Amino acid sequence: MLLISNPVCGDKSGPQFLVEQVLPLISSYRKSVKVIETTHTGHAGVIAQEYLATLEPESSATIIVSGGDGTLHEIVNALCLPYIDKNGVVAPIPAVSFALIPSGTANALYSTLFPPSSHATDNPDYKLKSIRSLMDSSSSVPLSLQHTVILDGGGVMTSQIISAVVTSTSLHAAILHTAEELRGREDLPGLMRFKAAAQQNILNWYKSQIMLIDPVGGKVAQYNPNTHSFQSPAQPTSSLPGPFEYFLSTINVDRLEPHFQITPLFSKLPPTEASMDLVVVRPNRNPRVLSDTLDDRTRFVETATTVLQSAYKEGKHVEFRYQSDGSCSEEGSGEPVVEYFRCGGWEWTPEPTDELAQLLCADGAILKIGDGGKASCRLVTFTNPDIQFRVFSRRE
Ligand SMILES: Nc1ncnc2c1ncn2[C@@H]1O[C@H](COP(=O)(O)OP(=O)(O)OP(=O)(O)O)[C@@H](O)[C@H]1O
Repeated sequence: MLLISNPVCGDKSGPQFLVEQVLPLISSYRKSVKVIETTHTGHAGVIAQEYLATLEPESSATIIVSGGDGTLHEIVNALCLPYIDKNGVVAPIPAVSFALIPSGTANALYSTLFPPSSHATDNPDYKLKSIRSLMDSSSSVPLSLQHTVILDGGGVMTSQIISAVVTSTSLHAAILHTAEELRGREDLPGLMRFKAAAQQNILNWYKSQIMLIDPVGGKVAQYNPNTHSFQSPAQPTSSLPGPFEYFLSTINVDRLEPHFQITPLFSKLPPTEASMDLVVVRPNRNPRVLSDTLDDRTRFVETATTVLQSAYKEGKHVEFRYQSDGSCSEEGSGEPVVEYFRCGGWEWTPEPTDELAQLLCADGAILKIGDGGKASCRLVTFTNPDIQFRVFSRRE
C-alpha cells in the first residue's frame, strides 16, 4: 500500500495528522504502508506512476492520498492521460482504489462521500472515515472522470485534461484563476480567498455558445423545479447561446466545499446512467435584464449572488423560479433561474473577442482556449469496464 502525502495543501497540517492519527490507525490493523511526501507540483502523479509501474498489468493497487482535490487530480491525470485516446477511452491500466484523507482546502470529493453534519470537518474521526473504510475492506464507489480536449480554430487538439470533480468556465473558472493569484495572502486564509475572488469577478459575463452531448444510451435531461424531476430539455440543447454567468459540470460530487452544494441533485436524484451534472446561469433569462449594459450587469449581481448563496443552503438554488420583478423564489411557476442539465458531455465555443470566456477550470487547474478554439468535455470510458478507479466510501 502506498500513501502519497501533499505537505503544503490546506492548512499544511496533513503530515502531523498522518503521524498522530493515520499511521497509528493503520498499525493497529497490523498493516503497513509506504509514505511518500510530494516535493513539488506534479510530483503526486509521478509517485503514483512509479508505483503502478512496479505492478503487473491489469493487477490492482491501493493508494491513500493525503491532500485535496488537486492532489487526486494530478494522480488521475498522470495515470490516465498517457493511455487515453481523443474520444476519452482509456486502454487497460491497473485498477486503483483510493482512500482519501481530506488535508486540502475544499475537499469536494471527500465531503460528498462523507457529508459533514454540524460537527467540525477537522474532527479526527471525520477525517479518518475513508481510511477506516479501507481498513475494514468495506464499500467503495467507482470514480467517474471527465476528459476535456481544447481544440484550436482548425480543430487540432492543443491540450487535454482529466477532471475527477469539476470542469467549468465563466464565473467559476474566473474565481479559481483569481484565487490562485491570491494564494499565500495571509489576510485571506482558507476559503476566504475564494470569496474575495468571487467579489472581483461577479460583474463579468462570458460570451460563448454551448452544445450538450447525450449520455451513452440516453438523452440530455433537464431538471424541472415544478415537477422536481428530470425531463426533456425546455429548448434544443444542440446550440444554447450566451452570454453566461455560470457554467459548471461536476461528476462524483454534489458540492465543491463541505457546504456549497452546487449540483445537489447528484445526491438527491442520483443518476441512473453514466452522466455529468451541469449547472448553467444565463443572465438574459432574467425578465428584468433587457440587454448587456452596466445597469443590467449590476442588476444581475443580485441574481448571481442569490444563486451562489443558496447553494450553501442545501442547494436550494435549483428550485428557484423567476418572479415578474426579476427576483428569485421557490414559489410560482416562472422560468427556472438555474438551468440544471444531466448529460454525457458538452462543447463550449467562446466568442474570439471574449478573453475571459476562454478560461477553463479542471479541478482547479486553469487552461486557456485560444482565439477561435473550443473546449469539448466528455465522460471517460475504460476499454475494460472491470478496471476502473474506486474510492473507499463507507458511510456510518
Ligand atoms: N511539495 C509541494 N510544494 C508545492 N506545491 C505542491 C507540493 N506538493 C503538491 N503541491 C501542489 O499543491 C497544490 C494544492 O494541492 P490540493 O489542491 O490538493 O490542495 P488544496 O488546494 O489546499 O485543496 P482543494 O483542492 O481540496 O481545495 C497542487 O496543485 C499540487 O500541485
